[in-house]
Amino acid sequence: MAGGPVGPVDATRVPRYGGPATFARLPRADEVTRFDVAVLGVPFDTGVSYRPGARFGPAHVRESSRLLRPYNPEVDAEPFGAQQVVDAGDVAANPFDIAEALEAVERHARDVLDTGARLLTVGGDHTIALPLLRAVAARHGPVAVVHFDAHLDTWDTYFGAAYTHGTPFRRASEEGLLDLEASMHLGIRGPLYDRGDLTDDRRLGFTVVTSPQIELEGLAGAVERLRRRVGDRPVYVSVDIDVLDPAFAPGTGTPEAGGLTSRELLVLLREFGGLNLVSADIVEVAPAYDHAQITGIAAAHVGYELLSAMARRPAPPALPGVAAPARAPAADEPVADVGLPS
Ligand SMILES: N=C(N)NCCCC(=O)O
Ligand SMILES: [Zn+2]
Ligand SMILES: [Zn+2]
Repeated sequence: MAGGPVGPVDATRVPRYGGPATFARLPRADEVTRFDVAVLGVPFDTGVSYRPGARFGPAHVRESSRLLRPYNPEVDAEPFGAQQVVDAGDVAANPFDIAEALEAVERHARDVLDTGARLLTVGGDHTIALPLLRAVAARHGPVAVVHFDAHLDTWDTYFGAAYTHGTPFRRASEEGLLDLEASMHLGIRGPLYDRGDLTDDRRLGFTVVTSPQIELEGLAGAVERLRRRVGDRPVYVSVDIDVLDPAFAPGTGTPEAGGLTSRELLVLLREFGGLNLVSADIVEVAPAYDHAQITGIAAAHVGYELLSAMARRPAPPALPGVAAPARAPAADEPVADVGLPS
């Protein structure tokens, strides 16, 4: 782009509490000619098993991201200067039809990935990880999934329903979207339904680093396990904000005591600058239970670290034979409130 990437509105000239709340006050997708990373909202929570409200997550995380600054000293990165990041608006996901909503998410994700850009998706409940992984695997093949969560999310069904926020990674494994040698959960804790949940989870391709393990072995131990498990394979990161302790993320639908601090999570995410990160999501922010934007701000910083990681290393190319031409959304397709550039 001539003159380099268009960054956030300059907070030294325009007060940061004014103007539209795009993520980090970045330009919208239709305000630039090309982009490297799209922040895409998915206001959808029809897949939840307990407290609803994650449909308001994208707007809350955007509003909570106004204070982010251009330079990340922890990793010496300029997440908005080294690459063009845009806010691509929200997917119009049908709240009454989960299958249709998941199709819409996959379609929008493919539209972004087909341009060669990476995705940082902001949910929405965890159900949306499935269509996102379908889109990512269509481009990169089966990927290592590094999943930060209190919950395994590899359960089978809820009330007979297969597509819920507790089941996306079982479906993804069944559909062949995961690298079974390289996927893992971090931050898992709390009561399960049955011992078999853990054996199922292993069979589906995951290893587990629990929250108490991170406390006992320290972050260095978790980092070591992460590096060993993932290596240089294409990796997709899914962050359920409930991986944080409710003290650090009260605004979520299925909170569990004994979680990570936001400091611990941010340290772990800084590792991905050295890994082969293909795309990422942040899910389960439910603002109705938030206070003082605690959860929203944590999620905004999670996004900032993931964008910083992307800035440090370019996106891997599509698998040979996979690169599809960019497709314009059909004229009658309900699209994000700000469109992708044509
Ligand atoms: N993905 C999240 N946040 N929670 C899943 C919990 C499913 C359950 O109610 O057992
Ligand atoms: Zn969870
Ligand atoms: Zn989850």
